[in-house]
Amino acid sequence: MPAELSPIDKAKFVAAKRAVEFVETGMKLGLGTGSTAAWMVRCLAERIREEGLRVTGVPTSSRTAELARSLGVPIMSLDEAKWLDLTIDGADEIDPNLNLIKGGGAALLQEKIVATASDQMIVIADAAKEVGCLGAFPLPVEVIPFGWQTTKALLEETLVSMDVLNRDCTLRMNGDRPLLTDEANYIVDLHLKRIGNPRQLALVLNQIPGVVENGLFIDICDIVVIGNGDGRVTVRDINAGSSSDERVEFAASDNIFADLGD
Ligand SMILES: O=C[C@H](O)[C@H](O)[C@H](O)COP(=O)(O)O
Repeated sequence: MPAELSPIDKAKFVAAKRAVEFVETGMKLGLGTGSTAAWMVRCLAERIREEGLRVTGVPTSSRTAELARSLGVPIMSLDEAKWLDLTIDGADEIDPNLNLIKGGGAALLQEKIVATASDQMIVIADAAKEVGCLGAFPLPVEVIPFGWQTTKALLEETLVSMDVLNRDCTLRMNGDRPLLTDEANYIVDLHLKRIGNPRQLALVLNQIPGVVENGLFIDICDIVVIGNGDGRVTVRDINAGSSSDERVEFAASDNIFADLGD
């Protein structure tokens, strides 16, 4: 492990390394998106190289597809795979019921489709992502570009009708243009601060014409692996009702850092 890795990257690395231990040969895997999921792809590539693990991945974004290809992780489309054994992905917030906010990297739509098409979803994260209540992280909502201002106004009206106190909604930008998702849609971020009833909000948001999907993942995540910069990880399984504290070695071959450059 290079000395220059920050504590946060070490935390993401150990969470990813532990989660990849759940992978068995022959599995079809959903490959998440984001900086934590990128560590998972690197750890997976290392097991493929070192142990001859045989797996096929379904990437949840063009970025993850590119990384997987560059590291020699075999990939296929979801339509080819049809159903997956396991998805491993990051998250922006995780509550005590393992409900999530996702989409900080604008990949929530493919991520939700892939995770929902999996027998199991494991979320990997550093400890800062654990919260008592979702909502401090702005909730991403993917909307189609046609009539997006009307959709945004409807979103705001809906939040008023739900008595949500903070309902500031902003279009996510990429420089001076709206950010485009892999599906060529826009993202509206809802700055809610606190989401009292995430289940209800997730259902209501998806009823609004123009909304494609929202970043609330309710009852989708089965296991969370939380990493810390000193190598400690906590594995929490919501179905088994279990939680275990473990330690993961930082050791990895130098190959694992190949795509990071110098
Ligand atoms: O759209 C992006 C995804 O939902 C990411 O998994 C999420 O934003 C977490 O990303 P990171 O691991 O970079 O914090």
